Amino acid sequence: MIRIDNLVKSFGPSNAVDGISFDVPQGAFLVLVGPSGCGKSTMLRMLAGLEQPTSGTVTFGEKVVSDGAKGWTIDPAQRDTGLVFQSYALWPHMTVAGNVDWPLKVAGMGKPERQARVTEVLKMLGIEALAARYPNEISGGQQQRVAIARMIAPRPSILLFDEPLSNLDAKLRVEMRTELLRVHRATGATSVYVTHDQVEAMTMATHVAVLNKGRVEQFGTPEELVQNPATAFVATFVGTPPANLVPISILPAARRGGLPPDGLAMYRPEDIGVSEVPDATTVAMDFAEASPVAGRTMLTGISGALRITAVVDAKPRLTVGDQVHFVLPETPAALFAPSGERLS
Ligand SMILES: Nc1ncnc2c1ncn2[C@@H]1O[C@H](COP(=O)(O)OP(=O)(O)OP(=O)(O)O)[C@@H](O)[C@H]1O
Repeated sequence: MIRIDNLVKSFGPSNAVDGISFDVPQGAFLVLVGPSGCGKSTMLRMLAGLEQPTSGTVTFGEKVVSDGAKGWTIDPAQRDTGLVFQSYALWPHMTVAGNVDWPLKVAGMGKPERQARVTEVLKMLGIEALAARYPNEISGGQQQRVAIARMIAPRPSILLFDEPLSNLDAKLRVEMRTELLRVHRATGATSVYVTHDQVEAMTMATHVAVLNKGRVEQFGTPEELVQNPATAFVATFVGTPPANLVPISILPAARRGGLPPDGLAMYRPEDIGVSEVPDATTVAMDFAEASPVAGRTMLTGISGALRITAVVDAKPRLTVGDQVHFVLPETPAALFAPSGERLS
């Protein structure tokens, strides 16, 4: 288990991580997700022991590995963690097998045992045929597999990933997601994975922490986040496509009854319809785009800074510049205060 307790990291006057607490069960796959600058990498670096917390503690199992108030942190090499970065950081002068062997050698493992382990992890990642090649003789995707093989070779009980797939093309990224999860399960380790890509988060995680400005907006399973977003930020950040937040002030009168006039109403894209003509339940917007998704059509309208996205069965005959009339369901799926706090 990983326990994060009231963790703070300041750089000068600002807190990159501003009082984060959560527990990650053994064997879980936790994804830290959030926009650029929200503190994801700083969190991961504190877990890896590369950054000293300003205050708060990090505990692995029963052992406190960083304590901000006491000003100490256990060395990265002594924390039983493995780390993979976005840049693969392979040693260019070593072969693939050499790269994977190196941490085992440093750990003082005997040669026959090392050879067996290197072969085993190269096979696990499907790259045993590349053992004698150098990093500049293999593709980006293969280099990422080597970096993962090197990380898991010493059998760390915590695997840390910092945007490991963001340099790969879209197709390879999808394949590597599955691959990474297979490796995670095979090792039985607890993984913490940083990404700004909510799709990656929602497809890979057993647990997700949505970060915003150094704080956790919500911690839960992917299903909990989509079904029951705790804040307006989470509501518009997760889901494919994410939910719509519409100011109640612009709702048609027939949909406004009983709602707080300054609040925000959440509607799921699949609950919104489209009408050819306006009526008392529709909102008119400028048609912006339509794209096919799994046999249905995803349709977006804009009006100033507001966007509404609906997923509908039939593709309406609309061109850019037309008005689109969105039919809103009778009651919103959730209500938020202007501050983003969930009201109901
Ligand atoms: N060494 C540092 N010195 C000063 N400020 C820093 C340092 N490292 C991070 N920060 C600041 O802390 C905040 C959080 O940075 P962090 O890299 O953790 O965000 P992130 O969520 O990982 O962002 P990204 O997705 O863009 O990588 C940012 O405002 C960043 O500028």
